Amino acid sequence: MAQVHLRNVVKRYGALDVVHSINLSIAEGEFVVLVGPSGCGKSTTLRMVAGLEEISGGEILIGERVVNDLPPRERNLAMVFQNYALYPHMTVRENLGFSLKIAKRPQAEVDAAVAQAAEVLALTPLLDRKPGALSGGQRQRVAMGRAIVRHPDVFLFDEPLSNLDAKLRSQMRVEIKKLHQKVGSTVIYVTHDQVEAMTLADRIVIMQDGHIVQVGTPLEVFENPVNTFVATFIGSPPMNLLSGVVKAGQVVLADGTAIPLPPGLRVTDGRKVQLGIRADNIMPEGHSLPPTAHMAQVEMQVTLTEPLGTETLLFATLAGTEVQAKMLNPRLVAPGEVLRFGISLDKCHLFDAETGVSLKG
Ligand SMILES: Nc1ncnc2c1ncn2[C@@H]1O[C@H](COP(=O)(O)OP(=O)(O)OP(=O)(O)O)[C@@H](O)[C@H]1O
Repeated sequence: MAQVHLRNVVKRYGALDVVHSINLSIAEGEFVVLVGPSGCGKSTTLRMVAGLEEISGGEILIGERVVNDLPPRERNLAMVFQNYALYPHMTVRENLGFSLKIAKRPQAEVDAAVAQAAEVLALTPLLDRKPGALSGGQRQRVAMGRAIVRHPDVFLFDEPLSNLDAKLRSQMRVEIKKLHQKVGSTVIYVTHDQVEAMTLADRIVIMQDGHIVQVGTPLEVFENPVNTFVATFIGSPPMNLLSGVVKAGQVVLADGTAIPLPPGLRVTDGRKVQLGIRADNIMPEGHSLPPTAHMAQVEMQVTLTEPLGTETLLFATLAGTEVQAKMLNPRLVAPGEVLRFGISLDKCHLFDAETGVSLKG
Protein backbone atom coordinates (compact mmCIF):
# COMPACT_ATOMS: atom_id res chain seq x y z
CA MET A 1 0.00 0.00 0.00
CA ALA A 2 1.17 3.52 -0.67
CA GLN A 3 0.03 7.07 -0.95
CA VAL A 4 0.06 8.70 -4.35
CA HIS A 5 0.54 12.41 -4.89
CA LEU A 6 0.17 14.38 -8.11
CA ARG A 7 1.65 17.86 -7.86
CA ASN A 8 1.01 20.34 -10.66
CA VAL A 9 1.09 17.51 -13.17
CA VAL A 10 0.91 18.62 -16.80
CA LYS A 11 0.66 16.63 -20.01
CA ARG A 12 1.31 18.39 -23.28
CA TYR A 13 1.27 17.04 -26.81
CA GLY A 14 3.12 19.64 -28.89
CA ALA A 15 1.39 22.91 -28.14
CA LEU A 16 -1.73 21.19 -26.78
CA ASP A 17 -2.17 20.82 -23.02
CA VAL A 18 -4.39 17.81 -22.36
CA VAL A 19 -3.82 17.75 -18.59
CA HIS A 20 -3.55 21.17 -16.97
CA SER A 21 -1.49 21.26 -13.78
CA ILE A 22 -3.57 18.92 -11.66
CA ASN A 23 -3.10 18.29 -7.94
CA LEU A 24 -4.40 15.22 -6.15
CA SER A 25 -3.42 13.34 -3.00
CA ILE A 26 -4.56 9.77 -2.58
CA ALA A 27 -4.31 8.15 0.86
CA GLU A 28 -2.97 4.67 1.55
CA GLY A 29 -5.67 2.10 0.89
CA GLU A 30 -8.02 4.62 -0.69
CA PHE A 31 -10.16 3.74 -3.71
CA VAL A 32 -10.18 6.78 -5.98
CA VAL A 33 -12.12 6.90 -9.23
CA LEU A 34 -11.23 9.33 -12.02
CA VAL A 35 -14.39 9.96 -14.01
CA GLY A 36 -15.35 12.23 -16.86
CA PRO A 37 -16.45 12.26 -20.48
CA SER A 38 -14.36 10.92 -23.32
CA GLY A 39 -11.21 12.96 -23.91
CA CYS A 40 -11.15 14.67 -20.49
CA GLY A 41 -7.66 13.33 -19.73
CA LYS A 42 -8.39 10.60 -17.21
CA SER A 43 -6.56 7.78 -19.04
CA THR A 44 -3.60 10.04 -19.72
CA THR A 45 -3.45 10.85 -16.00
CA LEU A 46 -3.53 7.17 -15.07
CA ARG A 47 -0.89 6.33 -17.67
CA MET A 48 1.37 9.04 -16.27
CA VAL A 49 1.08 7.46 -12.80
CA ALA A 50 1.85 4.08 -14.39
CA GLY A 51 4.88 5.47 -16.18
CA LEU A 52 3.46 4.65 -19.61
CA GLU A 53 3.37 8.34 -20.53
CA GLU A 54 6.06 10.85 -19.73
CA ILE A 55 4.88 13.86 -17.77
CA SER A 56 5.44 17.31 -19.25
CA GLY A 57 5.56 19.11 -15.91
CA GLY A 58 5.10 18.62 -12.16
CA GLU A 59 5.78 15.66 -9.91
CA ILE A 60 4.27 12.28 -9.19
CA LEU A 61 5.06 10.59 -5.88
CA ILE A 62 4.28 7.01 -4.96
CA GLY A 63 4.90 6.55 -1.26
CA GLU A 64 7.82 8.83 -0.49
CA ARG A 65 9.47 8.46 -3.90
CA VAL A 66 9.27 10.88 -6.79
CA VAL A 67 8.73 8.50 -9.69
CA ASN A 68 8.87 10.95 -12.63
CA ASP A 69 11.88 9.25 -14.15
CA LEU A 70 11.27 5.68 -12.98
CA PRO A 71 10.27 3.10 -15.60
CA PRO A 72 6.91 1.35 -15.00
CA ARG A 73 8.45 -1.87 -13.63
CA GLU A 74 10.19 0.03 -10.83
CA ARG A 75 7.03 1.75 -9.60
CA ASN A 76 5.53 -1.37 -7.95
CA LEU A 77 2.15 -0.86 -9.58
CA ALA A 78 -0.19 -3.27 -11.28
CA MET A 79 -2.45 -2.16 -14.08
CA VAL A 80 -5.65 -3.84 -15.30
CA PHE A 81 -6.85 -2.74 -18.73
CA GLN A 82 -10.18 -3.16 -20.48
CA ASN A 83 -8.70 -5.71 -22.88
CA TYR A 84 -7.47 -8.25 -20.41
CA ALA A 85 -4.28 -9.06 -22.35
CA LEU A 86 -4.12 -12.65 -21.10
CA TYR A 87 -1.71 -15.08 -22.75
CA PRO A 88 -4.02 -17.35 -24.76
CA HIS A 89 -1.68 -20.37 -24.86
CA MET A 90 -1.17 -20.41 -21.09
CA THR A 91 -3.51 -21.84 -18.47
CA VAL A 92 -5.07 -19.62 -15.83
CA ARG A 93 -2.43 -20.91 -13.38
CA GLU A 94 0.39 -19.96 -15.76
CA ASN A 95 -1.17 -16.59 -16.53
CA LEU A 96 -1.48 -15.80 -12.83
CA GLY A 97 2.08 -16.83 -12.02
CA PHE A 98 3.75 -15.38 -15.10
CA SER A 99 5.06 -12.11 -13.69
CA LEU A 100 6.55 -13.85 -10.63
CA LYS A 101 8.15 -16.48 -12.84
CA ILE A 102 9.73 -13.80 -15.02
CA ALA A 103 11.00 -12.16 -11.83
CA LYS A 104 12.65 -15.57 -11.08
CA ARG A 105 10.83 -16.06 -7.78
CA PRO A 106 11.14 -19.57 -6.29
CA GLN A 107 8.48 -22.01 -7.54
CA ALA A 108 7.04 -22.52 -4.04
CA GLU A 109 6.43 -18.77 -3.72
CA VAL A 110 4.81 -18.62 -7.17
CA ASP A 111 2.52 -21.56 -6.30
CA ALA A 112 1.50 -20.00 -2.99
CA ALA A 113 0.78 -16.60 -4.54
CA VAL A 114 -1.24 -18.16 -7.37
CA ALA A 115 -3.24 -20.30 -4.95
CA GLN A 116 -4.01 -17.28 -2.78
CA ALA A 117 -5.07 -15.06 -5.70
CA ALA A 118 -7.20 -17.88 -7.12
CA GLU A 119 -8.89 -18.30 -3.75
CA VAL A 120 -9.63 -14.57 -3.38
CA LEU A 121 -11.10 -14.40 -6.89
CA ALA A 122 -12.89 -17.78 -6.89
CA LEU A 123 -10.69 -19.03 -9.72
CA THR A 124 -9.44 -22.24 -8.06
CA PRO A 125 -11.66 -24.59 -10.12
CA LEU A 126 -10.52 -22.90 -13.34
CA LEU A 127 -6.76 -22.99 -12.81
CA ASP A 128 -6.09 -25.53 -15.56
CA ARG A 129 -8.27 -23.90 -18.23
CA LYS A 130 -7.02 -21.62 -20.95
CA PRO A 131 -8.50 -18.12 -21.46
CA GLY A 132 -10.41 -19.27 -24.57
CA ALA A 133 -12.52 -21.50 -22.32
CA LEU A 134 -13.48 -18.72 -19.89
CA SER A 135 -16.36 -16.24 -19.83
CA GLY A 136 -15.68 -12.51 -20.07
CA GLY A 137 -16.11 -12.05 -16.33
CA GLN A 138 -13.78 -14.96 -15.55
CA ARG A 139 -11.13 -13.52 -17.87
CA GLN A 140 -11.47 -10.20 -16.12
CA ARG A 141 -10.94 -11.95 -12.78
CA VAL A 142 -7.78 -13.61 -14.13
CA ALA A 143 -6.53 -10.19 -15.25
CA MET A 144 -7.13 -8.91 -11.71
CA GLY A 145 -5.47 -12.03 -10.27
CA ARG A 146 -2.35 -11.33 -12.29
CA ALA A 147 -2.24 -7.92 -10.69
CA ILE A 148 -2.81 -9.23 -7.15
CA VAL A 149 -0.02 -11.84 -7.14
CA ARG A 150 2.55 -9.09 -7.36
CA HIS A 151 1.37 -7.41 -4.16
CA PRO A 152 1.65 -4.00 -5.77
CA ASP A 153 1.63 -0.77 -3.78
CA VAL A 154 -1.07 0.60 -6.06
CA PHE A 155 -3.62 -0.94 -8.43
CA LEU A 156 -4.46 1.01 -11.57
CA PHE A 157 -7.63 0.13 -13.46
CA ASP A 158 -8.38 1.61 -16.88
CA GLU A 159 -12.05 1.06 -17.78
CA PRO A 160 -11.74 -2.62 -16.80
CA LEU A 161 -15.43 -3.40 -17.22
CA SER A 162 -16.31 -1.64 -20.45
CA ASN A 163 -16.12 -4.81 -22.57
CA LEU A 164 -18.65 -6.64 -20.40
CA ASP A 165 -22.42 -6.67 -20.75
CA ALA A 166 -24.53 -4.71 -18.28
CA LYS A 167 -25.28 -7.64 -15.95
CA LEU A 168 -21.70 -8.82 -15.77
CA ARG A 169 -20.54 -5.26 -15.25
CA SER A 170 -22.63 -4.89 -12.15
CA GLN A 171 -21.46 -8.30 -10.86
CA MET A 172 -17.82 -7.38 -11.45
CA ARG A 173 -18.32 -4.05 -9.69
CA VAL A 174 -19.24 -6.00 -6.59
CA GLU A 175 -16.22 -8.32 -7.08
CA ILE A 176 -13.87 -5.37 -7.35
CA LYS A 177 -15.32 -3.78 -4.25
CA LYS A 178 -14.98 -7.03 -2.29
CA LEU A 179 -11.45 -7.44 -3.57
CA HIS A 180 -10.55 -3.98 -2.33
CA GLN A 181 -12.06 -4.74 1.05
CA LYS A 182 -9.96 -7.92 1.26
CA VAL A 183 -6.58 -6.69 0.04
CA GLY A 184 -6.95 -3.05 1.10
CA SER A 185 -4.61 -1.70 -1.59
CA THR A 186 -4.60 1.82 -2.91
CA VAL A 187 -6.65 1.88 -6.12
CA ILE A 188 -6.87 4.44 -8.92
CA TYR A 189 -9.69 3.52 -11.26
CA VAL A 190 -10.65 5.25 -14.51
CA THR A 191 -14.13 5.14 -15.98
CA HIS A 192 -16.53 7.30 -17.96
CA ASP A 193 -19.45 5.61 -16.19
CA GLN A 194 -20.74 7.66 -13.29
CA VAL A 195 -22.59 4.68 -11.80
CA GLU A 196 -19.31 2.78 -11.56
CA ALA A 197 -17.70 5.83 -9.99
CA MET A 198 -20.50 6.31 -7.46
CA THR A 199 -20.65 2.66 -6.42
CA LEU A 200 -16.92 1.94 -6.16
CA ALA A 201 -15.20 5.08 -4.99
CA ASP A 202 -14.16 6.25 -1.57
CA ARG A 203 -13.57 9.52 -3.40
CA ILE A 204 -14.51 10.58 -6.91
CA VAL A 205 -12.35 12.89 -9.00
CA ILE A 206 -14.42 14.51 -11.75
CA MET A 207 -12.43 15.69 -14.75
CA GLN A 208 -13.37 17.93 -17.66
CA ASP A 209 -11.11 19.19 -20.45
CA GLY A 210 -7.92 18.22 -18.61
CA HIS A 211 -8.93 19.90 -15.34
CA ILE A 212 -10.09 18.43 -12.05
CA VAL A 213 -13.50 19.99 -11.49
CA GLN A 214 -14.43 18.43 -8.14
CA VAL A 215 -13.10 15.87 -5.67
CA GLY A 216 -15.30 14.36 -2.99
CA THR A 217 -17.06 11.32 -1.65
CA PRO A 218 -19.87 10.02 -3.86
CA LEU A 219 -22.45 11.64 -1.58
CA GLU A 220 -20.62 14.97 -1.48
CA VAL A 221 -20.47 15.30 -5.24
CA PHE A 222 -24.06 14.13 -5.59
CA GLU A 223 -25.41 16.47 -2.95
CA ASN A 224 -23.15 19.45 -3.49
CA PRO A 225 -22.08 19.62 -7.14
CA VAL A 226 -19.82 22.64 -7.66
CA ASN A 227 -21.24 23.43 -11.08
CA THR A 228 -23.80 22.38 -13.70
CA PHE A 229 -21.29 20.04 -15.37
CA VAL A 230 -20.97 17.91 -12.21
CA ALA A 231 -24.69 18.30 -11.45
CA THR A 232 -25.69 16.80 -14.78
CA PHE A 233 -22.85 14.28 -15.01
CA ILE A 234 -23.33 12.63 -11.60
CA GLY A 235 -26.66 11.00 -10.85
CA SER A 236 -29.22 9.34 -13.06
CA PRO A 237 -31.35 10.74 -14.54
CA PRO A 238 -29.31 13.93 -14.90
CA MET A 239 -30.36 16.87 -12.74
CA ASN A 240 -33.05 19.04 -14.36
CA LEU A 241 -31.88 22.61 -15.01
CA LEU A 242 -34.42 25.38 -15.43
CA SER A 243 -33.30 28.79 -16.69
CA GLY A 244 -34.74 31.84 -15.00
CA VAL A 245 -34.17 35.25 -13.48
CA VAL A 246 -34.19 35.99 -9.76
CA LYS A 247 -36.88 38.38 -8.60
CA ALA A 248 -37.98 39.04 -5.02
CA GLY A 249 -36.68 35.74 -3.64
CA GLN A 250 -38.03 33.68 -6.51
CA VAL A 251 -36.72 32.21 -9.73
CA VAL A 252 -38.99 33.39 -12.52
CA LEU A 253 -38.98 31.02 -15.50
CA ALA A 254 -39.50 31.96 -19.17
CA ASP A 255 -43.28 31.44 -19.00
CA GLY A 256 -43.65 33.46 -15.79
CA THR A 257 -43.77 30.46 -13.42
CA ALA A 258 -42.19 31.61 -10.15
CA ILE A 259 -40.44 29.11 -7.86
CA PRO A 260 -39.07 30.29 -4.49
CA LEU A 261 -35.28 30.23 -4.11
CA PRO A 262 -33.88 27.25 -2.19
CA PRO A 263 -33.88 28.23 1.50
CA GLY A 264 -30.80 30.05 2.81
CA LEU A 265 -29.82 31.50 -0.56
CA ARG A 266 -29.67 35.24 -1.07
CA VAL A 267 -29.32 36.28 -4.69
CA THR A 268 -29.71 39.79 -6.06
CA ASP A 269 -32.67 40.58 -8.28
CA GLY A 270 -32.06 40.38 -12.00
CA ARG A 271 -29.39 37.66 -11.77
CA LYS A 272 -29.74 34.98 -14.44
CA VAL A 273 -29.63 31.54 -12.89
CA GLN A 274 -30.34 27.88 -13.44
CA LEU A 275 -32.46 26.13 -10.86
CA GLY A 276 -31.33 22.51 -10.42
CA ILE A 277 -33.89 19.90 -9.38
CA ARG A 278 -33.27 16.17 -9.29
CA ALA A 279 -36.07 13.86 -10.41
CA ASP A 280 -36.31 12.56 -6.81
CA ASN A 281 -37.19 16.04 -5.61
CA ILE A 282 -40.04 16.79 -7.99
CA MET A 283 -42.89 14.35 -7.62
CA PRO A 284 -46.61 14.32 -8.29
CA GLU A 285 -48.55 15.27 -5.20
CA GLY A 286 -49.97 12.30 -3.35
CA HIS A 287 -47.52 9.92 -5.01
CA SER A 288 -44.27 10.88 -3.43
CA LEU A 289 -42.16 10.94 -0.30
CA PRO A 290 -43.45 12.89 2.70
CA PRO A 291 -43.07 16.61 1.94
CA THR A 292 -39.97 18.41 3.23
CA ALA A 293 -40.09 21.69 5.16
CA HIS A 294 -40.00 23.95 2.12
CA MET A 295 -42.18 22.93 -0.79
CA ALA A 296 -43.31 24.61 -3.98
CA GLN A 297 -46.02 23.48 -6.36
CA VAL A 298 -46.09 23.52 -10.14
CA GLU A 299 -48.42 22.05 -12.73
CA MET A 300 -46.88 20.16 -15.62
CA GLN A 301 -48.19 18.21 -18.55
CA VAL A 302 -46.75 14.70 -18.73
CA THR A 303 -45.42 13.80 -22.18
CA LEU A 304 -44.00 10.33 -21.57
CA THR A 305 -43.71 7.76 -18.78
CA GLU A 306 -40.99 5.22 -18.14
CA PRO A 307 -42.10 2.56 -15.63
CA LEU A 308 -39.06 1.12 -13.81
CA GLY A 309 -40.82 -1.28 -11.43
CA THR A 310 -40.89 0.27 -7.98
CA GLU A 311 -40.87 3.77 -9.45
CA THR A 312 -41.86 5.52 -12.65
CA LEU A 313 -40.02 8.30 -14.42
CA LEU A 314 -42.32 10.99 -15.74
CA PHE A 315 -41.19 13.27 -18.56
CA ALA A 316 -43.01 16.59 -18.46
CA THR A 317 -42.58 20.13 -19.71
CA LEU A 318 -42.09 23.21 -17.58
CA ALA A 319 -41.55 26.63 -19.18
CA GLY A 320 -40.53 24.96 -22.43
CA THR A 321 -37.91 22.74 -20.81
CA GLU A 322 -38.18 18.97 -20.52
CA VAL A 323 -38.19 17.90 -16.88
CA GLN A 324 -37.84 14.39 -15.50
CA ALA A 325 -39.79 13.70 -12.34
CA LYS A 326 -40.23 10.56 -10.28
CA MET A 327 -43.30 8.78 -8.96
CA LEU A 328 -42.74 6.26 -6.20
CA ASN A 329 -46.20 4.73 -6.01
CA PRO A 330 -46.77 3.93 -9.62
CA ARG A 331 -50.17 4.38 -11.11
CA LEU A 332 -51.04 4.67 -14.75
CA VAL A 333 -50.41 8.15 -16.08
CA ALA A 334 -51.48 8.87 -19.65
CA PRO A 335 -49.37 11.13 -21.84
CA GLY A 336 -51.07 14.52 -21.97
CA GLU A 337 -52.30 14.33 -18.38
CA VAL A 338 -51.68 17.49 -16.35
CA LEU A 339 -50.49 16.80 -12.80
CA ARG A 340 -49.61 18.93 -9.82
CA PHE A 341 -46.06 18.35 -8.65
CA GLY A 342 -44.41 19.18 -5.34
CA ILE A 343 -40.81 20.42 -5.41
CA SER A 344 -38.62 19.94 -2.30
CA LEU A 345 -36.92 23.31 -2.30
CA ASP A 346 -34.46 22.27 0.45
CA LYS A 347 -32.96 19.82 -2.05
CA CYS A 348 -32.78 22.22 -4.99
CA HIS A 349 -29.62 23.78 -6.37
CA LEU A 350 -28.92 27.15 -7.90
CA PHE A 351 -26.23 27.92 -10.45
CA ASP A 352 -25.05 31.07 -12.18
CA ALA A 353 -26.47 30.96 -15.71
CA GLU A 354 -23.26 32.15 -17.38
CA THR A 355 -20.51 30.34 -15.46
CA GLY A 356 -22.56 27.34 -14.31
CA VAL A 357 -20.97 27.71 -10.85
CA SER A 358 -23.07 26.73 -7.84
CA LEU A 359 -24.41 29.65 -5.81
CA LYS A 360 -24.90 27.45 -2.75
CA GLY A 361 -21.33 28.23 -1.65
N1 LIG B 1 -0.59 10.78 -28.48
C1 LIG B 1 -1.43 11.81 -28.43
N2 LIG B 1 -1.23 12.91 -29.20
C2 LIG B 1 -2.06 13.97 -29.16
N3 LIG B 1 -3.16 14.03 -28.38
C3 LIG B 1 -3.43 12.96 -27.60
C4 LIG B 1 -2.58 11.79 -27.58
N4 LIG B 1 -3.10 10.91 -26.71
C5 LIG B 1 -4.22 11.48 -26.19
N5 LIG B 1 -4.43 12.70 -26.73
C6 LIG B 1 -5.52 13.65 -26.42
O1 LIG B 1 -5.52 13.88 -25.04
C7 LIG B 1 -6.85 14.08 -24.56
C8 LIG B 1 -7.06 13.19 -23.35
O2 LIG B 1 -7.07 11.84 -23.76
P1 LIG B 1 -7.39 10.65 -22.74
O3 LIG B 1 -7.24 9.36 -23.45
O4 LIG B 1 -6.62 10.86 -21.50
O5 LIG B 1 -8.91 10.93 -22.43
P2 LIG B 1 -9.92 10.04 -21.62
O6 LIG B 1 -10.61 10.96 -20.69
O7 LIG B 1 -9.26 8.87 -21.02
O8 LIG B 1 -10.93 9.61 -22.77
P3 LIG B 1 -11.48 8.16 -23.15
O9 LIG B 1 -12.50 7.83 -22.12
O10 LIG B 1 -12.07 8.41 -24.51
O11 LIG B 1 -10.30 7.24 -23.17
C9 LIG B 1 -7.76 13.78 -25.73
O12 LIG B 1 -8.21 15.00 -26.25
C10 LIG B 1 -6.88 13.05 -26.71
O13 LIG B 1 -7.28 13.31 -28.03
